Amino acid sequence: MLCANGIVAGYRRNAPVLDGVDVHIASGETVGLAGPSGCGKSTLARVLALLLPPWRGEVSLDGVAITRFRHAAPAAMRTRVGVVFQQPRLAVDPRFTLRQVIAEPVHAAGRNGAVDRTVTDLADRVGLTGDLLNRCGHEVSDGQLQRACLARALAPEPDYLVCDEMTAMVDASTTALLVQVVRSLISERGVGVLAISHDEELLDIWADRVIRLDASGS
Ligand SMILES: Nc1ncnc2c1ncn2[C@@H]1O[C@H](COP(=O)(O)OP(=O)(O)OP(=O)(O)O)[C@@H](O)[C@H]1O
Repeated sequence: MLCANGIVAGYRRNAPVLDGVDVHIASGETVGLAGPSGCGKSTLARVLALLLPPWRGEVSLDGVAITRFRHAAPAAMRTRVGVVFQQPRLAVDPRFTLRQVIAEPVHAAGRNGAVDRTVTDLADRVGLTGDLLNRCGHEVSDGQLQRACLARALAPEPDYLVCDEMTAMVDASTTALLVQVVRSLISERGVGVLAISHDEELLDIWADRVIRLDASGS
């Protein structure tokens, strides 16, 4: 279970964006997160992905508090929560080939012997075929780059995945493919998912249940 309990977080002193937020995601469950623009959905994604330490409250994984480690949480814990952001162009170096983008966490995990096969398997899973893997980020479409970002997030085999407006910049067919890839992980490995979107129709289809933040971040 990935749990956020009583999260208070923000960017400016005395102006919390999140003010006492609780979210619980079980293995194999997809929780949708909706709410008006600016209510703090992406902020909660950053807290859950250990990118932003909360001012108060705790994130725990299977009962083990992981926020107390701050940025120094052991890699084995950090890599259990994968994240895909809204804007793939802000998430990758445009000079990297898609192969390099996907391979980076495989190298980081020290699995150098299996890089080629792992990258090919992940690329197949998200529908990126040979030629595309050798193109740089600036030579592919937003949808193709987002597929690479999802493949990269899956490379460490996370137990939980935070999809922060993952489909906001892509067309309907890529949306369907990305959601299908995430769903297949749930049935194969029981991954738990937080699906953040302003598209409530999509969340109704995608998520098992939907929670809503209000404008005051609670
Ligand atoms: N890095 C930052 N520094 C300062 N303020 C920030 C930062 N990121 C977000 N904010 C502010 O925090 C508030 C919540 O932003 P956040 O991106 O979490 O909302 P959101 O619900 O994801 O919005 P949207 O649906 O528009 O993406 C906003 O007022 C935003 O301006």
